[in-house]
This record gives sequence, structure tokens and C-alpha cells, in this order.
Amino acid sequence: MNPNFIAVEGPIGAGKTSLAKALSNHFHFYLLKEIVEENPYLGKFYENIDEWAFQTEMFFLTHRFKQLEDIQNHFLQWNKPVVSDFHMFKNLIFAQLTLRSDYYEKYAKIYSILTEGLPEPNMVIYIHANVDTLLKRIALRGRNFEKSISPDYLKQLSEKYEIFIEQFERDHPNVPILRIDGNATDFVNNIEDLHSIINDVTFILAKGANNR
Ligand SMILES: Nc1ncnc2c1ncn2[C@@H]1O[C@H](COP(=O)(O)OP(=O)(O)OP(=O)(O)O)[C@@H](O)[C@H]1O
Ligand SMILES: Nc1nc(=O)c2ncn([C@H]3C[C@H](O)[C@@H](CO)O3)c2[nH]1
Repeated sequence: MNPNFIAVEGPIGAGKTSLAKALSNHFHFYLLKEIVEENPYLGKFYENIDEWAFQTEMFFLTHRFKQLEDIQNHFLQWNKPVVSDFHMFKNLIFAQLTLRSDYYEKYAKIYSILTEGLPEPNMVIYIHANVDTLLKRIALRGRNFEKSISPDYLKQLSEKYEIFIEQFERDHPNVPILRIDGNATDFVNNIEDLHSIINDVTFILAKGANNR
């Protein structure tokens, strides 16, 4: 039986890292975190998206490729469960938003070559929240280079996430998706909200284990 591999997803500031950390602490799963500061293009990207989109998306893609290879070799292969604050598919969601169509076509080909054979999560937690909530949380976190993120960019990103998740669910009926309303659920400050999510995750993992 393959070990559990949970991916937490949602648009910028939805709470992915916060929730993935809390789940990692509770279940004692290895925490795989996405890189942010290490991306040399991200600052320039937010200043001029058209100019830097391809480099930014390629950096995220190749870096995540290495991260997934590493967790396969060091954790999953040894039956050690993992929770990550991203799913590889987010590359496609961002790329659809930021790349010109000719670049997107090239990118999608490279994505499909690179992702072949990589480990795939057996459960996805999708946090959605409205643009006001996302903007507040991005401001709360206070990364300097994210100050220029516009409400319109977040709105488009959130819409692409919604469409993508619906399609993903249709294409992967065997991967359960737990949806969390990030506007109404405060898993950072409210222990009851967090426990309620932990109960749902426990239930879904147990059900998956019975079916495997
Ligand atoms: N449900 C929530 N209730 C209250 N505060 C939250 C909630 N989710 C996240 N926050 C706060 O919002 C900020 C952003 O959260 P976090 O960094 O976990 O988001 P993220 O989805 O990982 O962001 P990014 O996409 O940029 O990596 C943090 O300060 C966090 O404490
Ligand atoms: N363009 C682009 N493509 C990605 O695949 C991607 N993944 C994350 N990010 C941005 C969002 C936060 O600012 C910050 C942390 O999530 O990095 C991305 N930006």
C-alpha cells in the first residue's frame, strides 16, 4: 500500500502553508513546503508579469519537479507519509493565467514530460476564499514583493482554480477533495476549526485505506 500523500491547494494567501504545517504536526507527516524567497524571478515578475512570466513559471516547474523527486526518493518510497502546501497542478493554473498562448503551448509540453512518473497525492485539500480575504491575508503576511498583487490578478487566479479543481475532480474520481471555506474557517487561531478539519481528513484517509 502506498503511503499517504496530501496536497493542500488554493490561491495566494488562502492558508495552504498554515494548514499544511498544522496537519504535519498533528499526523506526523513530513512537511513539503513550496519555495518562495529562492525564486530569483518572483520580485521582477510582480513588477512586470508579461516580461518575466515564462522564466518564473519554468523556475517553479523545475524546482517542484526536483522537490517531488526528492520526496519520492527520501520519504514515499520508504513508506513515510507527506503533506505538501502545493500540488504540481498549480503550475498549469498559474501558467494559464500568466503565459501568452504560444509560450503556454511550449510550457504544457514540458509540464507533461516532466510530470510523467512523479508521485501524485492521494488526497487534495482545496481552500477557497474571496478576494478581500486573500488580500487581507497577503497584507498580514507582509511579503514586500507581493504588495503589487492586484485584486484583478487574484480574482482571475481564483476563477482559474475553481475551474481547474472541478475538472480535476471529474478526471480523478479516486482522489478525494476536501473543500474548505477559508472565509468562514479560521484554522490558524481557532482550535475547534482546526480539529474539525483534522477529523474530516482522518475520516477520508481511513476510508481510502479501506479501499486500497
Ligand atoms: N483560515 C485562516 N484564518 C485566519 N488567518 C489565516 C487563515 N489562513 C491563513 N491565514 C493567515 O494568512 C496569512 C497567509 O497564510 P499562508 O501563508 O498559510 O497562505 P498560503 O496559501 O500558503 O500563501 P501562498 O500562496 O502565498 O504561499 C498568514 O498570516 C496566516 O496566518
Ligand atoms: N507565477 C507564479 N507561478 C507559480 O507556479 C507560483 N507558485 C507560487 N507563486 C507565487 C504566489 C506567491 O506570491 C508566492 C508563494 O506562493 O509565489 C507562483 N507564481
